[in-house]
Amino acid sequence: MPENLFISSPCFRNLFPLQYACVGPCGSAHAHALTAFPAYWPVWGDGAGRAPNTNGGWRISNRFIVWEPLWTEGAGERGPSGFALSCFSLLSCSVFMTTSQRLSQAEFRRVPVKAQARVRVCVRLRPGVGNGQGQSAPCVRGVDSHSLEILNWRNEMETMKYRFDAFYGEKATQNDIYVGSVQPVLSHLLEGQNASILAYGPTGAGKTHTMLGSPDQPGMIPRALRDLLQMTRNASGDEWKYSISMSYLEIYQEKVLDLLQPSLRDLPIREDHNHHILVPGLTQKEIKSFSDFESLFLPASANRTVASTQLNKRSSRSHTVLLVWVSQTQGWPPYARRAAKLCLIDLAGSEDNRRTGNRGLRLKESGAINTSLFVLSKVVDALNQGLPRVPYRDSKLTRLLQDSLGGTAHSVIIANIAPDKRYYFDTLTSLNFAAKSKQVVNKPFTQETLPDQVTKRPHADSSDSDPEAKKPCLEEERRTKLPEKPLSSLIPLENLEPAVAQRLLRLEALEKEHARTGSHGLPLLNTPRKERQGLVKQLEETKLKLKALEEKQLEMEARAHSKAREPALRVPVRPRKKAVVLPLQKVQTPEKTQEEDAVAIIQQKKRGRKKKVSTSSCENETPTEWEVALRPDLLARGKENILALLNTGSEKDLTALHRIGKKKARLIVAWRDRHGLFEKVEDFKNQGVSTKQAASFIQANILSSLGNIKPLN
Ligand SMILES: Nc1ncnc2c1ncn2[C@@H]1O[C@H](COP(=O)(O)OP(=O)(O)OP(=O)(O)O)[C@@H](O)[C@H]1O
Repeated sequence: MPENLFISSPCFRNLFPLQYACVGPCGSAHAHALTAFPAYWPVWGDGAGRAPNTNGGWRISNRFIVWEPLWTEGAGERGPSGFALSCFSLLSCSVFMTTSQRLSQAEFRRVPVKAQARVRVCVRLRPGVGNGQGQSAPCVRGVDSHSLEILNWRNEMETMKYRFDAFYGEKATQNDIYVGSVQPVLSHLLEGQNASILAYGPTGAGKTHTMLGSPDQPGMIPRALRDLLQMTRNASGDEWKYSISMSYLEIYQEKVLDLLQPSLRDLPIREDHNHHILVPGLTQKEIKSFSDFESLFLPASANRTVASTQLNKRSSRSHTVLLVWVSQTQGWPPYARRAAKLCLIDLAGSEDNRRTGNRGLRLKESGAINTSLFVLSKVVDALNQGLPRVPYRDSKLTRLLQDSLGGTAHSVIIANIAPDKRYYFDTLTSLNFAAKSKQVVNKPFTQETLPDQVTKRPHADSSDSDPEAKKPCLEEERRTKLPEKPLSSLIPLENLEPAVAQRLLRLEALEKEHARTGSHGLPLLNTPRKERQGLVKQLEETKLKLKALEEKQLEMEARAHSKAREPALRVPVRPRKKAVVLPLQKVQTPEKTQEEDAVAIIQQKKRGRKKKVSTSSCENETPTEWEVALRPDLLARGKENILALLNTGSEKDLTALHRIGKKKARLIVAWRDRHGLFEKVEDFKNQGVSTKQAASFIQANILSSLGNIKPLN
């Protein structure tokens, strides 16, 4: 019978989201759901959501078709009927996955196939603590080395069964867990591949005990370090030289603190253009021996933030992460370098504050812990559902774990649970998290660089290829398609190019300065990549628009400039018409107005060309070559006016005429007194001037004598 059938009751569906109802049973090769199944469903279904099989039924949800068998305690495991099994065998060629997962698989075929490594999940049940008095009855018990069962809270006559990669019961020792689940992944570090060991579970369930342990029961961390040092020592030879270094940090209330150097608080988490997650400024120390490790690790562990709660006397108030770097350098050309990272993570436990009795600071810490664990759960959901956005950035913890879940590491989750009934719902939540984490698939590869910093294509890891792994990580795939550079997580500053490290630190300082001055400018580095790209694009567009506007402005200015110069050269200025108000009697006279007179045309014959000129320009010209052509009536009237002035004007009036100065005016008056009045204007030549001069005099005064024109000087 399928080994994973575990759902005991229909009530179970109320405890689990639909899509996880089959996570446990379907996480392995027994993937039973059929995406194409709806077409066939009416044949087997009874219309009420159950197959014609009393032991279980196919259930259809929005996304999945799930085989949901019944299984009750005491009744033994009952698998589906022969009918259902035959249906299953007919349909088992389909793989349990969502449409998007199918699509991603199709895309995946277009790129070189890389090995996948499903996240390994094991569960450790700690022994009941206390002397038995006041100790509540256990609600969970192991079934075999892979399975456990927990009471159904709705019906205590039923239990729910979970199956994992490994189950360690109350009697399991630290060594059992280490040898069974942790040690196997260490060998990947020597191949240049990342690994992560993560302890998860409710507060007081034994995470710290598992990871750190005690002097007489050392946990996973000291055991892993001891072995790793030994392994690198053994492997070091002519071909590869190994070195190990470590960093140790905690995430306390969404702040990254350096446990090796406690003065460094609130370190930033960054991602470089190769998607490496960095913690600039994090201390990294080389360790050559286990005593080196102890001398660093033990005092640093004392820096962890712990406090007493009602559920745990020494409760971790932070997530702690020990980073161990395994670097290797090739002993001969091309002198390749490999860098692998081991993350050993002791998460803070989820806390139900009705039971922890937390107040004040403890409550605040608890809020931060629960929030980050909730984001962790969302990350796993997003990975399982193949969502385009995995919310790694929603908490510092998930940002750091980006590599461990859906990333490039060989990951092991140790879910710690407690047997006590008072932990029941915490245990259930942890088991659900563990069950859904089983579906997450990572894509480990060897990170190798050549001395010229050219990163080689990652090598597929065939040794760990998992035939059961069904779901490639979408985000990871996208990355592997683009650059040839591998993913990694935390890279300490020391390992970076000095220029890059300096730049990061400068940006960091700049951002801090922004925060200090309360500037509302855009955050430089915390902006998510997509938004940042959008902003950069917007900025580029704005720059282009600005440039276009500037060019237009310059063009318009140039045009305006040339226009300002043009009129003097080309466009003749037309004299503005003056509004002239004449006295009534003048209007009544038949004389033409000044305006009419001003339209007199003076033709200048010069080099055979005719030109219209204004009267004023005529005045200033030498009249020698001029021929004045006026309407005869105007000419006659002009002459009359000049004659009248010559005969009646005083000396002063005469000087108003052109070419008549004081001396000439005096002569005219004297001539008049002596000879009487001028008979015609041409008699002006009697004043001792030549005929030409007399004509010139007339010509000069004829226009001004018409109407109310003042003579021009
Ligand atoms: N397998 C075990 N065997 C014996 N004692 C254990 C075991 N697991 C846990 N304990 C004990 O249970 C208590 C709580 O364990 P621990 O501090 O490791 O819990 P935790 O999950 O880390 O809690 P928190 O999240 O609050 O830090 C400790 O006293 C520890 O010694």
